[in-house]
Amino acid sequence: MIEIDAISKIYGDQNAVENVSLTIESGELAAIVGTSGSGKTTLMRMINRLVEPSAGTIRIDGRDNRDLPDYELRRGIGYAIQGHGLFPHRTVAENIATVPKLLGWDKKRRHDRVDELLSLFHLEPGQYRDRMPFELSGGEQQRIGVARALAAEPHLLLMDEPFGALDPIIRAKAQEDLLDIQRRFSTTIVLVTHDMDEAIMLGHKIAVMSDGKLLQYAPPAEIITNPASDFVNVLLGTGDKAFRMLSLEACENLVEQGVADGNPVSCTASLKDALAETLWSGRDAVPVEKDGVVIGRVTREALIRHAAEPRS
Ligand SMILES: Nc1ncnc2c1ncn2[C@@H]1O[C@H](COP(=O)(O)OP(=O)(O)OP(=O)(O)O)[C@@H](O)[C@H]1O
Repeated sequence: MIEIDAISKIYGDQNAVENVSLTIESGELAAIVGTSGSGKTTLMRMINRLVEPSAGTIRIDGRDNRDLPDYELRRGIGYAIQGHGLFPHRTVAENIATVPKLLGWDKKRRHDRVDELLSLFHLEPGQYRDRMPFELSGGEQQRIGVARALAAEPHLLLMDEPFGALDPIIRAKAQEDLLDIQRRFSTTIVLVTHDMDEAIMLGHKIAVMSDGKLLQYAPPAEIITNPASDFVNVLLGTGDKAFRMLSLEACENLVEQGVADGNPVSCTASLKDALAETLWSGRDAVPVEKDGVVIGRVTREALIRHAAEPRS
């Protein structure tokens, strides 16, 4: 069990995480969702003390994490990040066996564990164990990254957008694999994601963050039926009918005159993608381009209005 008690992290004059309290039960998966810069990663990294809190306490199975030795935090807690962070000059097997080796597992036990994990992730051990990371596809590298985080059978696994770079088909497969592992080993998992659909699919509980604050922490069904604020409702929208409608229409249907900062979206991108872009990048509007030329903008307000009344 992880008990996060009134935790804050201040950088300069900015509250990256502000007075967050929540409890993650053993064997449960908690998904932390929120827009870019809302404090998700900072919150998660305070669990294994990659980030030191400015105030508050985190207890892991009843023990203050400041009393846990570094090796226990780093080796006892699995950690998987987007972009996987594999060691480029080590083979797949060596990468996966990194922590078991540090823990002094003998060769046979390491070998068996590597093969077990490769099989679990549907990678034929004979074909994959001696490959180098550059000889793998992005999706395979990502799965090896998660396998490495699981290698020493951690009770606790921290995952920061581990499936972010995967295409939708591989991503769905990786999500199923994770659920399977979670059920099989009763691993407690904290997963940071931008994607509310992913949080709903995987989370026993979802923590919704905005501007460093925890807006709601509840099971998916409660978040859906009883969102704590309009903001949670908007984040939730990605799964519902109005947003599915948005996903069927292109940006050029809603483009208007005017300027907007930042990277443009294509006029052929869906309205749903444009809305996601405004939300995740924290912009009120995004430029729209056609054949490399900016032809106007779409605003978040217009997108939300359109989502509410798609046929207006
Ligand atoms: N080391 C740091 N020094 C100063 N500010 C930081 C540092 N790390 C994070 N921040 C700031 O704290 C806020 C929260 O960052 P954090 O990475 O936790 O957000 P996030 O929700 O994980 O965002 P994203 O989804 O974009 O990764 C941001 O405004 C960020 O700029």
